[in-house]
Amino acid sequence: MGIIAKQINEVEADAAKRKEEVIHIRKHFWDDLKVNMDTFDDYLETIIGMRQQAQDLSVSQSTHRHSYERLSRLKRIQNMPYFGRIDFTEEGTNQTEHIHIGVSTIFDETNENILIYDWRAPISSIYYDYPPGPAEYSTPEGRIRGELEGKWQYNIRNGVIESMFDTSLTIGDEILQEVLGQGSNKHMHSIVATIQKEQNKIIRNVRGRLLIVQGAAGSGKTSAALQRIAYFLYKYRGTLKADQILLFSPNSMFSNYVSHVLPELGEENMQQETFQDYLEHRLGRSFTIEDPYEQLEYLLEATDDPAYRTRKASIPFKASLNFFEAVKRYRETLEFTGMIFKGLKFRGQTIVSSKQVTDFFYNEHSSLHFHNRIDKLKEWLIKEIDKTETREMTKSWVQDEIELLSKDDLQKVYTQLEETEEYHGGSFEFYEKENNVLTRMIVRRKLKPLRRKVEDLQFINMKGLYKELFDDSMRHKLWKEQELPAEWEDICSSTKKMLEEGKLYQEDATPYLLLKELIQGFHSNTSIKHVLVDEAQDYSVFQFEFLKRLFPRAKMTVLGDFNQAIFAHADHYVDFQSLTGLYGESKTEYITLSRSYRSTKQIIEFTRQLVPEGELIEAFEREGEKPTLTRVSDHTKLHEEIGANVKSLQNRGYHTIAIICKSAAESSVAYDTLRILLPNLKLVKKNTDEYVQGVIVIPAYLAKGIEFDAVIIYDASLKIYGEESLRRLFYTACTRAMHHLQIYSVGEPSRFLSNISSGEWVTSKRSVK
Ligand SMILES: Nc1ncnc2c1ncn2[C@@H]1O[C@H](COP(=O)(O)OP(=O)(O)OP(=O)(O)O)[C@@H](O)[C@H]1O
Repeated sequence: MGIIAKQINEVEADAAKRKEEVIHIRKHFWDDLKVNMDTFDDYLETIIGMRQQAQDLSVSQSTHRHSYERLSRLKRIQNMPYFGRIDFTEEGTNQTEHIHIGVSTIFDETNENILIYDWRAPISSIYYDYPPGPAEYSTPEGRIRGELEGKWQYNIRNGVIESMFDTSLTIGDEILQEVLGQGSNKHMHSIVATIQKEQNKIIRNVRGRLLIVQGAAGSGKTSAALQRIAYFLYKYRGTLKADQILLFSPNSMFSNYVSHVLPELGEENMQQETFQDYLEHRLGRSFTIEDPYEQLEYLLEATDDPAYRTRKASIPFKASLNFFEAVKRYRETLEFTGMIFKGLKFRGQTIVSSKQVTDFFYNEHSSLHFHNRIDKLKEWLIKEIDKTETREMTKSWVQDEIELLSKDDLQKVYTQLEETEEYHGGSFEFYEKENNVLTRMIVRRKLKPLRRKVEDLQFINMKGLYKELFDDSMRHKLWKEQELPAEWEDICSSTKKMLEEGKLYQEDATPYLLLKELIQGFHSNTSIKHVLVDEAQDYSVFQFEFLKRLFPRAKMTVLGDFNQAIFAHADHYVDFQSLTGLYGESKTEYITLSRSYRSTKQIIEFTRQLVPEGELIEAFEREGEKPTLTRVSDHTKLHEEIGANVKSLQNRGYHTIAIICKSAAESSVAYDTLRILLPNLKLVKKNTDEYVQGVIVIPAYLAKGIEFDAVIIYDASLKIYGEESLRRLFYTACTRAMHHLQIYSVGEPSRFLSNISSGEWVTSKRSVK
């Protein structure tokens, strides 16, 4: 610690000196420069001098930035310079090295020897991967083997070693216990001091093109994803920048929640985006797009009428592999017939009719590939617009418009002509030319929107083409009868109706965009090198196919949990098997995380009974109280109980308490009554940007990915959670609890609770401590 303090003093002095240097150069930039432009040589000398000064300034600025960054790194680690130590004897030597591991590398005063190794350094992997005994790690030069003699973990606070553990068998269960036992915070924290072996595999895996992680709720998927980003930034430093990494997150509150991890590790944040943002960006101008939460809310709250049943059948169907294949087949059939084009019109007159466009597309250049034919078509249409331009210039409407031109426009043209030497104002020739220029300007201006339409391929009637997918004429061409849901006809008519109204259902948005790209050519972003998709169980095959094409140069990491697949398209059993097809088996790696860290052992033993194969989920040994089910007779009692319970939880020191409801509608009703009892209560809505601490009411689907000290399930009655399809939503809600889980039920509890063995929880009729 003394060395770090000393280094801080030195770097502080150096940074101050550099800063002064920069200020000095800026202040006296012109003083030291002789500006003389008399002769060409003087001019050259002045330019060279200026360049020299600018170069000096830039060097000073970069040295200052460097010292400043070093200073912030030293200050950041000053309180906890390292958290682990390994003693390692490399094969072929008999010298045991004592390796301290921390958040960043620290050199000694000579700047030659490493005092503390960065947790991402190759040798540090031994710390996470091996118990004492033979151990090895990879370096760019190959595998290094040796003997791990011992392993320790330190608990250092404010620069003072508070405790130290010999963690020969597992990494710091004691420290992990302590970390996990702490209260939740406004933001997620880094886990580098206690990364577990299976998590380390995810963080350091660089082999495949696609890494798929299936992990139980709370198993550290998001944490592993973020430390993986930090690992990439270390391993590929020099070639990879933070803005070349993109994390797809479920919503902006989640983005905010995870935004502190990388800065805590001394790295810049990656880019974050939601899939919905992307859809809005691409289709938002043509349609009003329903967002995924609106879709879910509709399904959670709508009554069981025919429209609801149609929608419920339509959503999983439109996200299915069958539909995906059908869209691709449909695009192939368009090679030969079926394209729908819009004709071009100018001032009410047809330039090219839609039939002429269709004929050109199918009859001219028919040997070319589909996209080349589209290009040819575009060229032809542009030529037709050129011809129209020439024709229109002689028309009388143009002269009428010239009369109406503003003074500014006329002045612009006049100046333009004056600047061209061959014209001399005042001559007859000049006026003639002036009129020509004005004529062209008017016609071009008027034709500009049409040209843009052609450039943007808007002459392809995309809406019509997508609608055609749902036309009766396509039924036998695209689908085998048994593939279609019973509600197919209703699905077709409701989809067409929405499109006509300029609206896109959430389930149509990606298929629509995919069809558009299959026809018009794919947009791609080649600058992104890594894409990470969190909560991946909520993405359909369409969306993954899309991401693959959108980021052709990127490696992909996909993290999710089937048991938390809450969106309606995941109505049936979901797995990530279909993803293997994206890049092929040889380029795909698959890792499973089965141990859950978020919740106490008692909460996990309870929640894992809510889902199939839950017995595979392991609990981390952290003791707490058993979850409680309290059955109350009515809502008045419910609110009284919750009010009293929240106060008691606050008295016990819990900072984040979430009252989780099934939907936004239920949340808003609960909030309206509960806020009278709990004045500081906050309601979280889908557009809430910041993860708010304190007591909140939140719909289960928005709580996904985040966690709370205590969770109160507002009403787990059979009436609210009656349908089997809500099981995963219910599981997701319960697994948000870190230390305390309290479930209420107004009347008979949901069947989800009936299979849970009585030893795992406490039931009470209406009692709260
Ligand atoms: N190795 C670890 N050391 C310390 N804390 C950990 C570790 N792994 C996970 N955690 C903690 O467990 C909690 C859950 O982690 P995280 O949110 O990453 O899990 P998840 O798998 O993404 O969960 P979910 O699927 O439920 O959203 C977080 O508080 C995280 O800090």
